[in-house]
Order: sequence, then structure tokens, then C-alpha cells
Amino acid sequence: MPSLQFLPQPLTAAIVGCPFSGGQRRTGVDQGPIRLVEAGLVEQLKGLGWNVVFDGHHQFEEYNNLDDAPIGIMKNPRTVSQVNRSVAGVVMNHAKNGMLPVTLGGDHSLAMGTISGSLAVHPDACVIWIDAHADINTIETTDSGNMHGMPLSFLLGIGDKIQEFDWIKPVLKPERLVYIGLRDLDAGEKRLLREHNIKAFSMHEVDKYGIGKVVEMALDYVNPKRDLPIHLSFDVDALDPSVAPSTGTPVRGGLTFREGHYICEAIHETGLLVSLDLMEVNPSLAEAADADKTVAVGCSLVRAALGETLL
Ligand SMILES: NC(=[NH2+])NCCC[C@H](N)C(=O)O
Ligand SMILES: [Mn+2]
Ligand SMILES: [Mn+2]
Repeated sequence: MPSLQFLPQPLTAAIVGCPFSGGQRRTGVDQGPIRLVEAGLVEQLKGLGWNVVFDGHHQFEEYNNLDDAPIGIMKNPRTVSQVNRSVAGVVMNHAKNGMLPVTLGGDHSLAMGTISGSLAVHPDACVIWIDAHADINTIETTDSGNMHGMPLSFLLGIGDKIQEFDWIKPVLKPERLVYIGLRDLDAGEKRLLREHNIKAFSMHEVDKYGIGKVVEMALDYVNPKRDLPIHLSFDVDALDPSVAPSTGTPVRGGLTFREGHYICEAIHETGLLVSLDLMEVNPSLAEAADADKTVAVGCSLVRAALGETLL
């Protein structure tokens, strides 16, 4: 079994299944975690030598009937806030107990919760965000009002403060965040990345340097001494739609199957991973075969991040 520096042996992963879709408008992304678990993810991780704790998907029922008028143009803000507050608590407890939380989305607004929870226990952790999108819109910059495009602004403390989200502390410093895979940013997001000096490796850099060099440069930036814990947030839409077709906001020109897996393998090799998100698998958006393919690639990314090797 690989050794992970920040986690006690025997290594234990806690699966946090989050069937939540309120951060965007397409139904079905709530089925992502259910399908990933049905595909055998728990057994697969056990097969890699992990102890795995999974006691069912979270239900979030108590937040279904909130009176939830838009704030600005943000949709479902109170539901997104309360669901994430509860996810933050769950992730924090798992991390406190020395486990590696693996959060299965669900839409990417869930990173408000996972990163809040993870950084409450590992305050100096860096965040590696793999995505076609920057997910850093604020209430001022969002065009869609979909909160899955906004989690990082809350975690960074950027933008107007919104009382409904005041439980979220600005736990993430811009210099502890790095992106890989970007290719579809809103104009306001490009401005925010520049203003806050946030490091990003878009698909242009992946093409230019190759994925090996890009991951090395990304780690050199957020984790130069290779001594800080890592939270990896992987949006499956970072992959090319030919590899992961069943997702809500696909963008052509994405990471290949191997590039996506290489990122996960390389981060595993650092021994610094403390928590992982796999988000935006939406099995209802494609032909059955394409949905199966997306679920399978989701499982294999998680396995790669948790130590599966090719040899
Ligand atoms: N997690 C995602 N898939 N985010 C897509 C966000 C797309 C767009 N930038 C928006 O804010 O609506
Ligand atoms: Mn995305
Ligand atoms: Mn995303």
C-alpha cells in the first residue's frame, strides 16, 4: 500500500456521496454518486488496499423545501448554502478522524463544502482544481446564476459578502490555488484570475508543455517544497467530451483519458493528498453507453488518485 504522508495507517477513505444538483439547472447530476458507487467504486478501492467507509449517500431532504428566492441572479442560494454547510461538517469530521474524504458529486458547488471541511483540518493545504471552467464567478460576475460556477469566489473571499453564506470562511489564499485544464472562462472570471494573480494552466499550456511538465509546474507553484497537504477537486468536464460525454457543461478540446489519469497518478505519487472531489458526472445526459463510459472514467480517476498504477 502506498504511503500518504498526512494520513495514519491503515489508510482509510471515506466516501461522501452527494446526490445534489441545486448548483445548476440540469437534472440528473444528483445520480452521479449513486451510479459511481453502483459501478463498484467501494470494492475497487478496497482492492487497492484501502479501508473504505461508506454509510450511504447523504440525503439533504431537510433543505428541499427552503423558501429559496434568487439572490441577485443566483439560483437556489439558501439550498446550496445549507447543503454545503452540512457537507463541510461531514468532510471535516472524516478528515479529523484521519480519513481521506472522497466526495462524489453532484455539481461542483459542493466544493464550497468539501474545501471548507478539508481546510478546517488542514489549514495550509493547497487546492488543485481540474476543470474546463474556473468556477470563480461572484454575484457580480455570474451570467448564468448557477452556483456550480461560483464556489471558489466564496472560498477565496472574493466579491460582495452575502449573509446567507457567512458560514464560509475565506480559507483559501489565492497563492494556494492552481488550475489545470481551463478552456471556457467568462469575461469576469478572466478578470478575477488576473486581479488576484491566480495561477492557471489552460489547455494551451497542456498542449505547449505536455501534461507531465504542467503538473510539475503546478506543484512547484502551490507546493514548492512538496510539504503541504493537497485537496484535489476534479470536475469530470475537464476531460474531453469524447472521454467523458455525460456531464452538464461539456467543452470540446479537453484533457485526454491519459492526461486526466496522469494528473491523479502524479498527485498520488506526492504522498500529500488529503481529500478528493469527483464532480459533475451526470449519467442522464447521454446515451446509456456514454453514461456508462463517463461513470467508468470517474471510478478510474478516483482509483488513480488513490494509488492505482499501470504496472
Ligand atoms: N462546475 C461547472 N461545470 N461549472 C460551469 C460554469 C459555467 C459558467 N462559467 C457559469 O458560471 O455558469
Ligand atoms: Mn466544469
Ligand atoms: Mn467545475
